[in-house]
Amino acid sequence: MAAHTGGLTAEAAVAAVRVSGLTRRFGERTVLDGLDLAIAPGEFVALLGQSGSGKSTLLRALAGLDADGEGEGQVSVPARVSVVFQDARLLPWQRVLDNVVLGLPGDQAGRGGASLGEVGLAGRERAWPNQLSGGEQQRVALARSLVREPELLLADEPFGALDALTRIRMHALLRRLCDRHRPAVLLVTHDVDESIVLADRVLVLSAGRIAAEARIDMEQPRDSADPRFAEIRTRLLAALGVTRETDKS
Ligand SMILES: Nc1ncnc2c1ncn2[C@@H]1O[C@H](COP(=O)(O)OP(=O)(O)OP(=O)(O)O)[C@@H](O)[C@H]1O
Repeated sequence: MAAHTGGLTAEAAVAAVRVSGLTRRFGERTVLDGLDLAIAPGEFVALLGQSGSGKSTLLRALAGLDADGEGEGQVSVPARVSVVFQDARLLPWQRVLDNVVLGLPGDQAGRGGASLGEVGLAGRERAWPNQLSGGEQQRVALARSLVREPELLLADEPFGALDALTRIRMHALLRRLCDRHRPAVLLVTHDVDESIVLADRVLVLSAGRIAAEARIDMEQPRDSADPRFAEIRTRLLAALGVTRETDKS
């Protein structure tokens, strides 16, 4: 297994995340194959890749949640890491505010209300999770992550289960929160447009490595009708193996 180092070493100090030569195998299948990656502090990186390409495997390795696979390599992440998944994973028997501050030391728990305000849920502190919509539950999950002031936010398809309109609102919210709190971000997504809307840099995972990347030098908020957007989309789709010819078949 790779060493999972909480806290930056002097050598990795300029990067929030540094991965070198990361390999992960499940039985005969090599999913990550000598992968290298660095994410700067405050940088928002999106990760695209075909289904089964190993996106979640990489995210789990960064989160220290990968007890199953075999492999080697080095993974260095900051001390404070928060993870958001596709489902909000709230405790149904705890009220919304208690979910947000769960496990926080008493002196930090007072920040929970402000965090809920930041995600637009002021006044819902005493609600139960099942009284919230899916989008609202995901807002609580974001508040729970950000109240911990993470230096690294890992997000695995956090909007994958939401309807299109809610998703657009959540994009704006996530970007605003990240601009304010400045964690390094790794967002796993299937959605090419989502990656271009949100990220400073988009990576494409293929054959176990970062096979392509695009830096998105467009101002926020980004307009998908902008010709630069279309050009980046075409380039990323090509890196994912999707071309007009593929579409026809
Ligand atoms: N714990 C595990 N045991 C066995 N195989 C696994 C395990 N975790 C992942 N895999 C395999 O590793 C490969 C990559 O899985 P992973 O979930 O990382 O892909 P992904 O790119 O996130 O896919 P998707 O976009 O469909 O979520 C898949 O073939 C999967 O079956």
